[in-house]
Amino acid sequence: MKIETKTAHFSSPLYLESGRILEPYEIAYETYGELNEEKSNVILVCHALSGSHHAAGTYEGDRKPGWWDGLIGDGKAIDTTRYFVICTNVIGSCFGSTGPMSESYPSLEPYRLKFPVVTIKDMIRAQMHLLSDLGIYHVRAVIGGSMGGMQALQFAVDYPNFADDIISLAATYATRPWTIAFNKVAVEAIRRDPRFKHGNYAKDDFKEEGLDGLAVGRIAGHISYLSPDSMDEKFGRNYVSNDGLFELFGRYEVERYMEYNTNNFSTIFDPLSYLYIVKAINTFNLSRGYDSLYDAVSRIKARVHLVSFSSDYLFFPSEMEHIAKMLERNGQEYTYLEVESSYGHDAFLVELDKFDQHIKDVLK
Ligand SMILES: CC(=O)SCCNC(=O)CCNC(=O)[C@H](O)C(C)(C)COP(=O)(O)OP(=O)(O)OC[C@H]1O[C@@H](n2cnc3c(N)ncnc32)[C@H](O)[C@@H]1OP(=O)(O)O
Ligand SMILES: N[C@@H](CCO)C(=O)O
Repeated sequence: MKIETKTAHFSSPLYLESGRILEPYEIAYETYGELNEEKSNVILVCHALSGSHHAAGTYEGDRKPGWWDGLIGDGKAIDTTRYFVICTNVIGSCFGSTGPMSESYPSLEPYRLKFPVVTIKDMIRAQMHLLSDLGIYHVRAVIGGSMGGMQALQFAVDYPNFADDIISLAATYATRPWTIAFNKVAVEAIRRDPRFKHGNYAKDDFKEEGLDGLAVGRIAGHISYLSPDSMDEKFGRNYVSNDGLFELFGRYEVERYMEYNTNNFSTIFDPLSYLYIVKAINTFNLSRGYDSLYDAVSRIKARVHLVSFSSDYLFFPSEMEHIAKMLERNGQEYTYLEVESSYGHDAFLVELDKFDQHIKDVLK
């Protein structure tokens, strides 16, 4: 599969929920498969907090493929022999779309903390502009997990005629204080790190040695993506063989794992983008702008498919069930699947074999 990142430039204003305007702005995206003549075979894939538009295929020289490569490709659940798949990098992120370290106009200086707060609604409005630009006004499906699942639900409510099917995995109808509290660890750790310099760091300050605050904050995040059982299975109480048990900083395997993953992460992800995207997740509330959640949900015309994971401690299955109950009460078309898994929240990225057939069935 040939992969190419494209960037769309917009000189028209993006009106944000906050009342502020983003202008101009760019959206980085990738596509897989072929668009048919009627433009009726489009599937929009939405990424989560730290994801990007690179959802499938492997770049030359890369060790790993895109984050949902197991699901997207020829003959896979999101079959690129049938569908034209689009995945965009959300605004606010750091992988090519306009974000806090992008040049602001007319100064050409990075926005930094002057970047406006963006919301899930803003992220999807930007994607609608891209799709209109491509001459696509209706899609077969929108699918995403975690923050991607929030976007899918927001598409369903804000643009009722846009998609035939909405598939939302490991998400919620409104971010609960439990999740906001996990995010708070990252926010405070980043803000209080002297190398963050109130957002006035240089672009490549963290390429070699990531920001400690982001690495530490990400530990809290990473814990919330796993589960007690998956940690038992992955690490047990194993101790790193060369570390002494009675050395103060000797490590259990789980500690080494957290260090490795979060230190790596802090060299890849921009701290300001992390703050802005976490803010978008925290402010997610499907009912904002409507009379109630019930009012918001009753606008939906698409078939809605909700997938939760039994061990998700970030967005609990009961939260997806709550949406399902509203759809049921309203006589709307929906399916609800709770996948049995011990992995935790990130099962939507890892245990694809547990739900890929379901996605295939939905898209049939
Ligand atoms: C959602 C989106 O849109 S995309 C964002 C996806 N990325 C993330 O979420 C970033 C956080 N990463 C993760 O949560 C996980 O790595 C996942 C979900 C991507 C993959 O999970 P798994 O397939 O279960 O991989 P696992 O967590 O076991 O391994 C991750 C890394 O830790 C390493 N590792 C595993 N065990 C240990 C250990 N005991 N000590 C140190 N390192 C370890 C692995 O070798 C692997 O290294 P690599 O990334 O260099 O290959
Ligand atoms: N682990 C995923 C999901 C978080 O919600 C990410 O970092 O994007």
